[in-house]
Amino acid sequence: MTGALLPAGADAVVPIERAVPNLFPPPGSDTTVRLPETAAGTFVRGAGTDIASGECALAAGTVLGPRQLGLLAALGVTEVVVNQKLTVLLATTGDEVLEPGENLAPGKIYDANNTLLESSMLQAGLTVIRAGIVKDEPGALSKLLRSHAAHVDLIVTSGGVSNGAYEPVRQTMVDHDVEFSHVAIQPGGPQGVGTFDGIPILAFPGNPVSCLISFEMFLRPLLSEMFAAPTPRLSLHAPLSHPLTSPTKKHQVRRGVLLPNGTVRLEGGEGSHLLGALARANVLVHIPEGISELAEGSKVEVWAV
Ligand SMILES: Nc1nc2c(c(=O)[nH]1)N[C@H]1C(S)=C(S)[C@@H](COP(=O)(O)OP(=O)(O)OC[C@H]3O[C@@H](n4cnc5c(N)ncnc54)[C@H](O)[C@@H]3O)O[C@H]1N2
Ligand code: MOO
Repeated sequence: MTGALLPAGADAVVPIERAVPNLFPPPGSDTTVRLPETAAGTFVRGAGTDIASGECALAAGTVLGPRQLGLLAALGVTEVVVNQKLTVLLATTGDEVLEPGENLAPGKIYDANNTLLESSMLQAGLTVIRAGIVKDEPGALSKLLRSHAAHVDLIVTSGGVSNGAYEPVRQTMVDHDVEFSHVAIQPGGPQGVGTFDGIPILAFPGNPVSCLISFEMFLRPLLSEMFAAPTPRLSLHAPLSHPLTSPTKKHQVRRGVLLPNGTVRLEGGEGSHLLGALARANVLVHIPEGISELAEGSKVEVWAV
């Protein structure tokens, strides 16, 4: 019986298949059973061979995924102290942006950003308040943010941060301590960071791939660093399956597919609207600033996504 205690006097287990005869005799029958030579300890699982008494089972700061929760259950632990989830308020801007499912008219586009960011944030262990789409009207963004402000730890917006005549996020933040600048990264260059009524705010660019890369490059690593969750992306170095060029003065984060032969192939072009290629990718590919071209076979850093 797998899992039973060893009877007193026994120090090993022999599977029935190796006994002669190799079937259990009927209970109460008088049968001689011959067993092969068996080393002490064979098929015996000693108490403490996985985790010894007094050993640390899970270090503080460990993300509790299925494997860690399974261990806690196996140890009979039903309660542990955890960090409280941060609550993020998510909003996107633009008169042209519609909720998916609405009737699409010429010049309109469905909101991909709130879904990209909300699902990324949920995966990263955050609580998300999805405030929706803010129209390009003066005061609309402030009103929406203030209506939720009491319940949030962080605000993340997308769109409305570049250099157009009317950029609602940038203009709303004029009266707040928010700095807008252009980071040497593509996509994800235009960025805003600061506080709105004292609440930390990150203002990501509107192009969908840019806003996801902004989350991956700026917010996700910060959460890992500050709260140990989510776990950092697994970083590998893989040879390119083809040559590439890259803007020398910027970090490039391209989308790629890590192939079964261990090489990485870029998926789609540089454009920050290419959501089909993003959906097909299984890695982000980092081409650092200062590099303008790479030959086939050059090793690049990739992050599994
Ligand atoms: N004169 C300049 N124009 C632009 C610059 C620049 O430096 N100077 N930078 C470009 C880059 S790079 C980016 S990225 C964008 C970022 O600007 P915004 O944050 O103001 O983005 P928007 O104009 O609001 O939107 C850009 C693009 O993305 C579409 N969009 C916006 N929100 C959503 C959404 N929720 N779901 C799907 N698509 C969305 C929007 O319709 C635009 O097509 O600025 C460039 N221009
Ligand atoms: O930097 Mo924008 O974020 O490329 O598309």
